[in-house]
Amino acid sequence: MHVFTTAAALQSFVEASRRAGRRLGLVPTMGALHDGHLQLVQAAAADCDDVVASIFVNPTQFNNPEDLRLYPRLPEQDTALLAGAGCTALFMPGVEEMYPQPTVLHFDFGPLERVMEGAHRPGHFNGVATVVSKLFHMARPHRAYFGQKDFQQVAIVRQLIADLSFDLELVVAPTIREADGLAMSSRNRRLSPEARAVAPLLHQVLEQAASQVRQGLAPTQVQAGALAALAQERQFTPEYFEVADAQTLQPLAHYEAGRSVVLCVAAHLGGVRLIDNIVV
Ligand SMILES: Nc1ncnc2c1ncn2[C@@H]1O[C@H](COP(=O)(O)OP(=O)(O)OP(=O)(O)O)[C@@H](O)[C@H]1O
Ligand SMILES: CC(C)(CO)[C@@H](O)C(=O)[O-]
Ligand code: BAL
Repeated sequence: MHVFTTAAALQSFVEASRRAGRRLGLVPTMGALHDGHLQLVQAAAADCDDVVASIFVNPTQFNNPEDLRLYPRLPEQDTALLAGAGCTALFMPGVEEMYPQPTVLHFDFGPLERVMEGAHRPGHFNGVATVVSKLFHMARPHRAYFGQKDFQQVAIVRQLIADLSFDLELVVAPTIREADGLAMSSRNRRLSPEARAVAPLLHQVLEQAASQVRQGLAPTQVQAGALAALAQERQFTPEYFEVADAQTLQPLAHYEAGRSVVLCVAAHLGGVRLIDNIVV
């Protein structure tokens, strides 16, 4: 596996790969890898001739400086995991390389970003769209792999690809969970044993709410029930629980036949902010 720290080195690898007629997959990450990331790499390796994974803790998408400071960083361990999962090139740039000058780009995704993560993390999707656009330009993938765990991010990236005519296919992989249902996340490493013990409640509440949606319980009642269930565990501070249209991500007042519903949750647990979702 090649390891590149500069865009120029990555680009010459990518150009050689393309000239040889090889298909290239890109897996963008922020590192501290787990099985959720590795399934993306494995899926890319199954579909593509070359797999570029990126590890970059992107400062422009963090609205909370403490979250950025404490974000887990495990470059040696990550490098070994990627090599074992079929990655052919790892791009691990520093902040200077990705942002040689302060970025002034401004994206507006309209209603898609005015809800949930976009509403609660000001500037977050601007930073995501900026770095993802740069990675797409640098790696020029035929396919890019993202996880459903970040449901709204997938919707934003889909819109970005369409609006900027990126010539690539978006591949979305399902959320990989721990045995007790907790969605794998790099931030789980920061949970204390006490917090980790109650963390699966997030997924349990989603499952319970999903069954209420299937039974036709009104969205506002599903939302209120889920928030109350989370608040019962004193270690949890719920931030939002939304019953939304899975395409537009707008909160639903009532269900419409033939349209999927997504339930999305964000909650703080012992100083760590967790998100999860389920499509009904
Ligand atoms: N449990 C998971 N299952 C499937 N895909 C995942 C999972 N966790 C992360 N991903 C995907 O991996 C890619 C990189 O995500 P990222 O590096 O932010 O990891 P993360 O575990 O989501 O970290 P955190 O949520 O703590 O920032 C994203 O496309 C994300 O959706
Ligand atoms: C897509 C991404 C790597 C951009 O920094 C990040 O938002 C993530 O890890 O999901
Ligand atoms: N996994 C999404 C990246 C973030 O939380 O900033």
